[in-house]
Amino acid sequence: MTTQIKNVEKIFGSFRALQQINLDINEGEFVAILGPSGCGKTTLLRLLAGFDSPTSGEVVMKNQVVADEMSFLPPEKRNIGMVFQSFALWPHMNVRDHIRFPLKHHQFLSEDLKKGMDFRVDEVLKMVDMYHLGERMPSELSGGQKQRVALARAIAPKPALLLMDEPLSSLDAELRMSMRKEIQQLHHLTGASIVYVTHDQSEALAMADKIVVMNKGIIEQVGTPKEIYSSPTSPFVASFVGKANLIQGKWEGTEFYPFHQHAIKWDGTSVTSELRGENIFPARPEQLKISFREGGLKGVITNVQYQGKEIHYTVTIEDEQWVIHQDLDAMFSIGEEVYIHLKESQTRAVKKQLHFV
Ligand SMILES: Nc1ncnc2c1ncn2[C@@H]1O[C@H](COP(=O)(O)OP(=O)(O)OP(=O)(O)O)[C@@H](O)[C@H]1O
Repeated sequence: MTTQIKNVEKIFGSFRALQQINLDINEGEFVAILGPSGCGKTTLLRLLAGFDSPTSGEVVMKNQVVADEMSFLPPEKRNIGMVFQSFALWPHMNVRDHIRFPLKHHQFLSEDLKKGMDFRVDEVLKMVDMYHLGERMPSELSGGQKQRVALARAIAPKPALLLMDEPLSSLDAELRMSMRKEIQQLHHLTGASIVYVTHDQSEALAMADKIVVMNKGIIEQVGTPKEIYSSPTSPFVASFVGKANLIQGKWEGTEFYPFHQHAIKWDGTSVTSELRGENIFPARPEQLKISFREGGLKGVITNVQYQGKEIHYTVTIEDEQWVIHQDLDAMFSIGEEVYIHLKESQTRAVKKQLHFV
């Protein structure tokens, strides 16, 4: 089922929570809505679910307008499943009954599923590895098991569109990583379209086919994880997704002079024209190198964080603070004067201008 969001706006009182949102969710696609707190992710998901209606614009599912300024189809009349951060399990129902419930009440249930409800309950319980715990009550389950039940309940009636609102954020870090894989597997097994709201860029990069980056109620960029990470088209996407240092300077074609320093020239062939237009070079922490070798931008180490396999440095350069990740082969201390270079693969050294290189 293709779902389309066309020119959608949502206004609460005088606050514009969503502006001119246009988005297609294709059949079987895993779409992550990524953005910081308050950017409008949940509001957008609620419009898709039918918990709220747009102020203007329309939501179309399978060629049917399900919401616009005039009409509105409630959640139970949309062929969707939902998974929430809070699990939202019913305390009086055991695991098996949680899965059976939507099978009894979902309006779009196929004839096959209507005839084989018990078979389907067993099938999804096995999919989420909860078959052996079918008789347990929610109070007898761990956080990860509760979220598996919530996932099983959502996929049981085979909805065409699965909406997930930060489904892993109340789990601990290790469990989050393993549940990511389980959600990916469920996506492959069910073939459902998924809209997955998260503020965690690594979750979006790891799982999604398409990432929609939102900021202050607008869509900043839509693209594959690789496009979003490697070719951000706005300073916000570069800093939010790639944690890039937004370095000011002057562009001449595809060459960049950081802080307008003519002795230092960086190759910026991979930088998008949008960022060049803003006189910015987005340098991710791993693209920069700290050394005592002159010829780079001069700075001072102002913070050091040991991370095991690498070290995260904060370097102050002309009143700006850059974050740079280095491996362990060279160590620097707070207060040391250093030089920052773009890594060799990223740059063409300007040998004739820099006699010391
Ligand atoms: N019912 C409402 N009335 C007024 N303002 C609202 C309402 N619902 C949401 N907002 C505002 O709309 C903005 C977007 O909220 P939303 O919950 O969509 O953000 P979010 O990106 O999901 O954030 P988070 O990651 O913190 O959940 C926020 O500024 C919020 O305060």
